Amino acid sequence: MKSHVLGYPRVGAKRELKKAIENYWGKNSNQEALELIAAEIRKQNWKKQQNAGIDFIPVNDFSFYDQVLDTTLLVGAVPERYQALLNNQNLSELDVYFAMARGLQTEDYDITAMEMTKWFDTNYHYIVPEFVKNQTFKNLSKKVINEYKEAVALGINAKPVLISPASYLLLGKEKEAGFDKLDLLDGLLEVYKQVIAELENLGATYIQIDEPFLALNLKDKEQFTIQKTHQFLNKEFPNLKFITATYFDDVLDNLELINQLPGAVLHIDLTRGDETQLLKILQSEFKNQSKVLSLGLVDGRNIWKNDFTKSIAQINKAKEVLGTDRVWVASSSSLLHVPVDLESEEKLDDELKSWLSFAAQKLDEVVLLKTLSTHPTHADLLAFENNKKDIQERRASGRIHKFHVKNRESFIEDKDLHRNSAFATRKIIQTKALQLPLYPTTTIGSFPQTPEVRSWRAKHKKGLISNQEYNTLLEQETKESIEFQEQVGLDVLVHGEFERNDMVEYFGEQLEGFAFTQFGWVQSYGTRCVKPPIIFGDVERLNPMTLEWTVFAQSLTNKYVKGMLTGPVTILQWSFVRDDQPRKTTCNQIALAIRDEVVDLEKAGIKIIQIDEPAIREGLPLKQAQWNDYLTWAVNAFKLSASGVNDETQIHTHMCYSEFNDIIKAIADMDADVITIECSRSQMELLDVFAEFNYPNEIGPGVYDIHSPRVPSTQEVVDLIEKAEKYIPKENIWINPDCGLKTRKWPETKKALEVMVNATQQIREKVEVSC
Ligand SMILES: CN1c2c(nc(N)[nH]c2=O)NC[C@@H]1CNc1ccc(C(=O)N[C@@H](CCC(=O)N[C@@H](CCC(=O)N[C@@H](CCC(=O)O)C(=O)O)C(=O)O)C(=O)O)cc1
Ligand SMILES: N[C@@H](CCS)C(=O)O
Ligand SMILES: [Zn+2]
Repeated sequence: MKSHVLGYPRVGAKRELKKAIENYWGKNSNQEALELIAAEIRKQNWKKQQNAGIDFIPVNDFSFYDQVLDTTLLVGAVPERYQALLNNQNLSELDVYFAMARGLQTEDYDITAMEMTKWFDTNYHYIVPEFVKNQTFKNLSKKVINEYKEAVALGINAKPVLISPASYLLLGKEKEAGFDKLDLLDGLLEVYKQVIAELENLGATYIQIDEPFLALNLKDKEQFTIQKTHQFLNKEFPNLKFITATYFDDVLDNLELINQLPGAVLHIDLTRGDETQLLKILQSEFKNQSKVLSLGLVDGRNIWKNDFTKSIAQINKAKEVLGTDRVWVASSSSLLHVPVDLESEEKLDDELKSWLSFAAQKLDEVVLLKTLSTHPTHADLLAFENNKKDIQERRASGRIHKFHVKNRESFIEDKDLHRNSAFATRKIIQTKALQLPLYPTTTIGSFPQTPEVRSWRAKHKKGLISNQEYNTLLEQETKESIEFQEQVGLDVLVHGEFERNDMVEYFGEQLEGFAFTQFGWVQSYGTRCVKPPIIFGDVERLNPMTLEWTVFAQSLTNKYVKGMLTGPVTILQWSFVRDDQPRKTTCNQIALAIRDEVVDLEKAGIKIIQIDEPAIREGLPLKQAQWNDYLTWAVNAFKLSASGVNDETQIHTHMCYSEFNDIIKAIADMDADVITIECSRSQMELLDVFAEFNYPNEIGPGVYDIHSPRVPSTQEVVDLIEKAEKYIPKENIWINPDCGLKTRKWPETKKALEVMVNATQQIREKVEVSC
């Protein structure tokens, strides 16, 4: 029996990599300094795993931005618009890599970034490969080779990790019509052959080939592509042992295919999907083969301590059928999605800590599960006893269960999920009550989180400034933002969210049943990280969470200030969620807390309230058969949070990073009076489905991209609004940016909003003339 993990977090325990990369971007350091820090992080990660006793240690799981973008460089799939950069002597391969991730705007270049999208159902984002009809591949980057050599030189039993050619193609996008990306496989396989041959020459024995699509529903051609990939690799390299790694769901839909695949090891995720997965694999043809089964028992997506009793029972089942040598113990997926080290946390109490396990602790769990299933020492057995005790104590803890919260959740009725009147009636009432102009202008909520604002919060947290000083500074910032919004001429204002560290963590910090960490950083995209709160118990709102700031902002202006809340599904999706009750129940508890906040905002005179749900699509299960069930409870949770108010109160929702084609009915069922969406990059094409569906409620299609500092021209925005008018009746159109402005700087924000308001004014004038 062997142990391994599929990947390890690369941000560093204190986000050292983030800081080093941002210093490099800011020209405060050079590539050599950045490479040194990166090498040190890799070394520490490998040594940590080696010291823990992990048998096969992943290499090439490190990345300066994203592992899919690394693969794009590996196979030389650099889109045409960056080709000139590769020939520029002043730019290194790393600079081109960062340009692909972030775009490049200098005196000489103005090149857009590659698209970024969600990595399956996680909060991690990858850079989408772009393919053209005459796409060619050639090995460009030596990253995996160099990192393999580096690991071997440090005495590490290195297991190179590569994204499978099949999954790589499936993750990408055809950028022109007339071909099928899967037909590019042969060319790609040749590059992999060259790279893997080099790894074999250097002494690699096991190679992990990530094939996450095996956990999804696959079409015939997709299955064929996967099959061809593995047949090719195993035929070309008969002496190498390939680990086919799947994760994030069960593989039962593809079991027949899996059993036909060659390879030394199959890795499955046993923390997600159908609970009968293991049994079904053990009963299948798999048992008659010689392949090893790697059991993904230690959760790579959540932070709860592993229940050893349960895991050992599963290991024993596998051992009974396959024998000890054909069973490995592993993390369910890469540990990229969990924080680095629980030991760094100084403020979590001991009881809570005894329930948790971060990446470093998960290494010990993997190793312990192996030793407990083979030759346990006295210390191992003692650790097992402690584990049983911790699991038992968590189950029984009085901190988790609140009868009145459970009771309230269990009495949710259908009437709680509906506004008093249908949208058509509400629209008449709200139009009369709010008296907004045609094409009302607004923003999505956050204004720039400047280094000063963040530093005030840091000082406040450290006790270096008092509550009063901190609040005064934030009040001043809010006041300036209201003044700016009035002066630029926006119709519906926001307070700016300056008091929030993150749109989820902020709520987690104020709700009962949540815990939050000091250093629990998880990479979201590039150098951007989040600290997902931990939902450990029944969720309850003891006090209003946003009321003071909203009411304060409203007191500064006669215009409407939108109340700004994060929705229940997004709070659930972007937190570490308790595993002892259905997600639906936890989501409803959060929805009730948000509902109370919505009602309090209304009582305090706030007329427009936005409940952000950017993660509703991301929460879709990977298998389509489960979509309906999820969408029903997710939409109901949103409606529960939104329906406690009178018809006059206008409820907005906001979604970014979403495609709506296959979920438009659910979006309409949410019945928000106004939905604002990210639209500018798709040049309003996202609206197609809203038009086709005859979406009845109001829509604010984003009219400029907030992910770039670029200020749009007035004409560009006018053109986009006119395009939107082709899809939506003008009485239903709102004008707003794609998303919040927290990652932007003030100068570009001010200019862009000025442009947005001017463009709207031009459109209004045209309408007046035509009337
Ligand atoms: C909309 N998005 C979000 C997602 N998930 C969320 N949970 N939140 C989101 O907003 N998923 C999809 C997208 C992803 N987008 C983003 C966008 C931006 C960020 C981001 O900017 N992250 C920041 C961290 C934000 C934060 O929590 N800041 C804290 C300060 C933390 C800090 O720097 N502390 C210092 C200590 C300072 C000191 O002591 O001097 C430290 O720890 O070293 C705050 O404002 O208080 C980032 O920096 O990455 C993320 C996702
Ligand atoms: N209200 C949030 C939504 C982000 S998706 C913001 O403006 O940042
Ligand atoms: Zn957004």
